[in-house]
Amino acid sequence: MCTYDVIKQCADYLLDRTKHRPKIGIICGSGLGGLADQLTETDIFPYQDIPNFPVSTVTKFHAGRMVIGKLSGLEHTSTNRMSTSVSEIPVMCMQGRFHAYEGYPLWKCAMPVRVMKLMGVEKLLITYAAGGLNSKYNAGDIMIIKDHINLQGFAGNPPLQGINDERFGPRFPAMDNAYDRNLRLMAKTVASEMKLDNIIHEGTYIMLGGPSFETVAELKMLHIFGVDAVGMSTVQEVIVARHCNMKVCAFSLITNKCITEYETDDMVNVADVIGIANNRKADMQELVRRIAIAMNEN
Ligand SMILES: O=P(O)(O)O[C@H]1O[C@H](CO)[C@@H](O)[C@H]1O
Ligand SMILES: Nc1nc2[nH]cnc2c(=O)[nH]1
Repeated sequence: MCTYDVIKQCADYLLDRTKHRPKIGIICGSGLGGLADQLTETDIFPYQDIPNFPVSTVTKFHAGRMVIGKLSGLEHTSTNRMSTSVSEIPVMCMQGRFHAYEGYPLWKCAMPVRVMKLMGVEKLLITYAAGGLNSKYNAGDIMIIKDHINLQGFAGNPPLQGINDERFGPRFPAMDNAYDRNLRLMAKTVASEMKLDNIIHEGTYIMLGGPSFETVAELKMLHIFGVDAVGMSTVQEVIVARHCNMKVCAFSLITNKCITEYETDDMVNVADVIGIANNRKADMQELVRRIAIAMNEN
């Protein structure tokens, strides 16, 4: 486990080298790191330069940099959302995350969330690529997570394993409303304003260890569990964020339909995942940008 002091060292390293004091953190999923490139007045920290920080090994999809800067957009200055002004808010973006299949324990995958917390971040926006198991979902759709299934926790491998440090949060944190109700509502409103209603869903996410994609039998089982989207990340970040009382909003980009029939030659492959991420990244980035600005108001 990383001690409080080690996490604080990382946070202090970043705070000493940036003038920004972000209250919003963003974790960019596979192929979705472009949002960080839209920030201005950036301070950029390759993960390998941050003391005790993990490093990205899937660098083709995850640049492996912490980008701290200003995000600009229209801010609604009245409660009826009629009057707007241009605003700039400080955010910190992880341009790339860590996965269990890279060999990292779950607490280490989620350790950057605690670094964000000690830097003053209060709200976390998460994006990631996932397979659509719900038969109504198509490649290119977006799912707001309503709830997750912590399968690793079922198996005795939770991200909060080990001695609890109360300075982060309680030994037994609740996971009700893990995906903040108000933020979900706001996300749906913003998606409607962007005329994305036909591709937006709300559903249940499950994280599997990967890196192999699922078998048909596994997907049939997950369908019975009520899972709508399947991925290889996010759940540990959310649990660690909720443990330290951050508010969370998370979006899947559905990069492929999960294959639940044997009689087909279709196969999931990572090139399709990245291809769809590239096709949809402009919408996804705009959605996250607008939600971050709206989150700053609320
Ligand atoms: O969850 P993110 O980081 O977006 O990555 C997703 O994309 C990769 C390939 O499918 C897997 O790592 C999967 O979890
Ligand atoms: N586990 C898993 N992760 C994904 N990431 C993108 N697509 C998928 C998928 O079908 N399964």
